Amino acid sequence: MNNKYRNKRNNTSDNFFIPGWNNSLESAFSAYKGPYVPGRVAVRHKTVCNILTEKGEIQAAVSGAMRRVGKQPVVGDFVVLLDQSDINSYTIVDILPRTSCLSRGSTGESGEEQLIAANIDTIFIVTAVGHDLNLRRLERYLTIVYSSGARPVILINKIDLAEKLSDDISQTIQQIKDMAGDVPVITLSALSSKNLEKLDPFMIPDDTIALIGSSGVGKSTLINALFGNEVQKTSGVREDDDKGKHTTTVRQLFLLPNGTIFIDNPGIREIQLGESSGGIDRTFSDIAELAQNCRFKDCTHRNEPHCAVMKALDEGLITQERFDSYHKLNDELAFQKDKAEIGLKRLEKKKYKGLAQAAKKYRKSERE
Ligand SMILES: Nc1nc2c(ncn2[C@@H]2O[C@H](COP(=O)(O)OP(=O)(O)OP(=O)(O)O)[C@@H](O)[C@H]2O)c(=O)[nH]1
Ligand SMILES: [Zn+2]
Repeated sequence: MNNKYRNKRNNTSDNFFIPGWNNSLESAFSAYKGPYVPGRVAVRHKTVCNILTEKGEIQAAVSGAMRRVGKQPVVGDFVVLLDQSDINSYTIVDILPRTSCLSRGSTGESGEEQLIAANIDTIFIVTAVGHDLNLRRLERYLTIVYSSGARPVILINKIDLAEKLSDDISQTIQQIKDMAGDVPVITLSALSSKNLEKLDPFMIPDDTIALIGSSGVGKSTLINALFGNEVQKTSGVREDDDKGKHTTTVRQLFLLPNGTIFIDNPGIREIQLGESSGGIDRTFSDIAELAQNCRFKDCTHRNEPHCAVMKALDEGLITQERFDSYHKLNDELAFQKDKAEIGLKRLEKKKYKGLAQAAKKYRKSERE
């Protein structure tokens, strides 16, 4: 069932639909009987979300029950809303199953991993000719994308700066292609629109795309080039913020005319390596494969005897840089995991302290 069909079924205006809605979401949603409607989170504020529904864009808060179990919707989520539009109120009561989940390493005190966005099909990892062109950085981003469940595509932007590709740059691009394996690597210029059409195969209607990459590599320029206008600048909408003041917010989920959906927000732009290690083995599939021949199942490939990875390093089958990068990312993940555990323990302690204080208060009130 496509969006259009859904609109017709619900006999609502053709202008409003839920970007990315599909059959499996429809069947997940069919479990809800009663005054419920589906929607997709376009912007997440502190206490409310902007949600695209078949009735247009609405704002809704998360239900108390969801908050108590720590369920928090993020941009891109498909949600179930309790529709009380007669009193001008919508409440998010559930999140429909996610197909992918982009998260960043813990930054909060609790040490828990923070979700940033959900249901992204393809992630453009954007880098640019110049100082950003770096294999190690790309391995990092690939690890993040693989652990999110989205499909990675590497874009090397600002190729106009290297019209006559120096040997250095061609060599680096070749190294990136070798490293990337099956991942498409596309060189382009967002500024001059060169090779922009090479992105066409990824612009699939109803698919959701996000861009990650360092500051200044040209993510906004690329989005503007694809949309043919300054979408990020012009689509700001004025609305009430949580404190009831008027602020200008920038749209974070927007659509190409063919129905491809883009998600762009600060959280995605500032992404760091998360704690999921699944992505490392896919980014370093060569090392993962070699590791199967290590003598010890739990070989750390540092100083164990009969380590196939160190042997490959000695034989020059993998470079020292890649070997070091692999260890560095693993160490970082281990560090973040430790931090998360310490954070959780601290949180437990805090909860316990709260309970102990409450008990003390209670005993005191009993005595009085
Ligand atoms: N020469 C050249 N310059 C480009 C190209 N794409 C972007 N730029 C320039 O690079 C600068 C940064 O581009 P942005 O699009 O703002 O970069 P960004 O990745 O969105 O940066 P953040 O918003 O900080 O994440 C701008 O001055 C752009 O004009 C390109 O293909 N070629
Ligand atoms: Zn080993």
